[in-house]
Amino acid sequence: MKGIENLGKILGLVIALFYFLFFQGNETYEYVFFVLVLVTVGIPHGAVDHLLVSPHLTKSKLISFLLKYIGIIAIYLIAWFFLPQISLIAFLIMSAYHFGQSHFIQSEIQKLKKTTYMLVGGFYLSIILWSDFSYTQKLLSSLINIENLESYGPGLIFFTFILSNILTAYNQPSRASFHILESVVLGFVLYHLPLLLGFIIYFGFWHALPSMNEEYRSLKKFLGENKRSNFLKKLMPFTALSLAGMWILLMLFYPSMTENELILLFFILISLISAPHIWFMNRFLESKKA
Ligand SMILES: CC1=C(/C=C/C(C)=C/C=C/C(C)=C/C=O)C(C)(C)CCC1
Repeated sequence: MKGIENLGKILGLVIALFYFLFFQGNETYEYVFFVLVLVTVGIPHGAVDHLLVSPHLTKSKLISFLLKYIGIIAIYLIAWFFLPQISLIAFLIMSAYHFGQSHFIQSEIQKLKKTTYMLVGGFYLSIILWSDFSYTQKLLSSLINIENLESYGPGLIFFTFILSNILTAYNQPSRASFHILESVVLGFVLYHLPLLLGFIIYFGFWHALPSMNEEYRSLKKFLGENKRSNFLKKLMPFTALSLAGMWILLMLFYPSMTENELILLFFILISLISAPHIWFMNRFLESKKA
């Protein structure tokens, strides 16, 4: 099913191309694709974490999984309340690692694995956040003032670009030119897109879809006859639960918050469900390679 990943990446580039050609500055275009990609691949890719622990979960194992999952969410929620800035930094570090990891789902990194993940994910994340810095700054303004970080962007992007490519080339010499080309082309596209569209294209098609594809590959033998439709059915419950939960919370705060505050709240909610997901996904991906 490598085909679906490539198809997703082409679709991501086509969405970007249409934006550049016909929809520059059109917020409706940005929001429509943000929601579409989030609902179809973004959220679902984290909805079978319980099955990655074990495809045939007993009731007691499911309960213990849920307790751990909810426990991590609860601790992180408390952290957001009392240490919001540290929680934000932790979110960005976890995300860089997690995003970088998904570039190497089907290949192995031998040397400086975690550093490579961090640098690859850090490169794409810094392009996304710094290329539309004034909007990133606005979204974060109720939490932290990042005004004086703007000038660090080009250096950070350059540093992570060079080092991530050196490390990937060192680990995978035969794929070096592919990684360099990908980081130049995708980096260029993300740099010219507005924040939310750049984020969702990268998140959906370079992270969520490849991760979901890997989940499908590893669960395939337990999915009976109609593998694809059974897999989709398995994605449904936790996808619906997460979307409904986020929707209710956003609606609850809607009357008292500005648009930017609601978007930030949305990302904080994403961070809460991402923290346990990143933990379980890391265990799943790394144990598969061991
Ligand atoms: C785009 C964006 C942000 C970062 C979002 C990140 C880092 C999301 C990570 C999601 C993950 C890791 C999902 C897991 O599967 C900020 C800085 C919060 C606010 C400005 C807009």
